[in-house]
Amino acid sequence: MLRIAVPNKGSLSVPASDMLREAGYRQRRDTRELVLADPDNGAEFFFLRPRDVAVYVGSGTVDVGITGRDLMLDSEADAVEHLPLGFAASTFRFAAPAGTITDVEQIAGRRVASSYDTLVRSYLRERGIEPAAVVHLDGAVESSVRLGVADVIADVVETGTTLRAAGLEVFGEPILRSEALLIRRSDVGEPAGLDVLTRRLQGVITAHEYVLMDYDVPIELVDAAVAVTPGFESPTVSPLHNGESAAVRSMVKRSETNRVMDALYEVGARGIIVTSIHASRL
Ligand SMILES: Nc1ncnc2c1ncn2[C@@H]1O[C@H](COP(=O)(O)OP(=O)(O)OP(=O)(O)O)[C@@H](O)[C@H]1O
Ligand SMILES: O=P(O)(O)OC[C@H]1O[C@H](OP(=O)(O)OP(=O)(O)O)[C@H](O)[C@@H]1O
Ligand SMILES: [Mg+2]
Repeated sequence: MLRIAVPNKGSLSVPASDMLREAGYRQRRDTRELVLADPDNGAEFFFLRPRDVAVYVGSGTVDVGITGRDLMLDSEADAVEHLPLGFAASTFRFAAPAGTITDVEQIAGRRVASSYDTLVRSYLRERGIEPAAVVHLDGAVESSVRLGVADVIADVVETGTTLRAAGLEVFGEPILRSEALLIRRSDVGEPAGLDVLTRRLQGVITAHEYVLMDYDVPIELVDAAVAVTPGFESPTVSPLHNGESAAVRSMVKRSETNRVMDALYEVGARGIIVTSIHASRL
């Protein structure tokens, strides 16, 4: 039975469970459930605090887990990335009141507040920058400067709305780019059943990331059209009954759907139809 840790709260919790459900696994109905067995799929789920997921994985008490790259690195757990999951994308950045600090070097002698203080300490240490203090806060870090416990913050930034509302501005390069990951323990072989979980999750990612595109095109234009939609391996090309055209089916990145349809139309394709992919195994 593969033991899988899943965040029980916070921004990772719902998308992580949704993804597992889409991959065919049972997920809890009640947010107070802590453990859920799914014997039909050879899996057992443990709902844990997002911050603790990497700690359990690193200690070997669960086989794999879903967490953020930032949380995994901050925990310093004995865990490695196994598969990026493509949600909860964010950057982890320094910020300060607009116009006060413009360079990471200027953090020297100043107080930095963060929920990811281990990450911050090691980032500054590697650059030989000595802050006056690194203050650990559990959340709402953006308020710490206004409330006088820090001069600088290091926090998760997605749209920047929270920073702006607090009168803060980012400076320096992002400390890291984070997203949700499936993680496993480092330095041990892959646990039994991880290959199936991985393929299932990859199938969900592909189904979200790609669409199926069908179109008709005159036979002499098939090569030009296929150059626009090369697909993963090679598109399916079937002859139409009229003997003059072919029907083509190919996978296309969802984000490029309209650009590709425009290009196909230009080439001479017609009857272009786009369908969502319900599930996939490549
Ligand atoms: N606005 C956001 N956009 C994208 N990812 C985010 C955002 N906020 C937090 N995350 C990611 O979620 C993870 C943090 O998990 P956590 O449970 O602390 O989320 P949270 O929403 O901050 O929850 P909490 O309410 O407990 O503070 C990190 O990997 C972080 O990068
Ligand atoms: O750039 P934005 O789109 O504004 O998103 C970033 C904010 O989202 C998260 O906060 P959360 O709501 O989890 O509150 P927290 O500070 O209590 O963790 C994160 O900690 C930032 O504060
Ligand atoms: Mg938070």
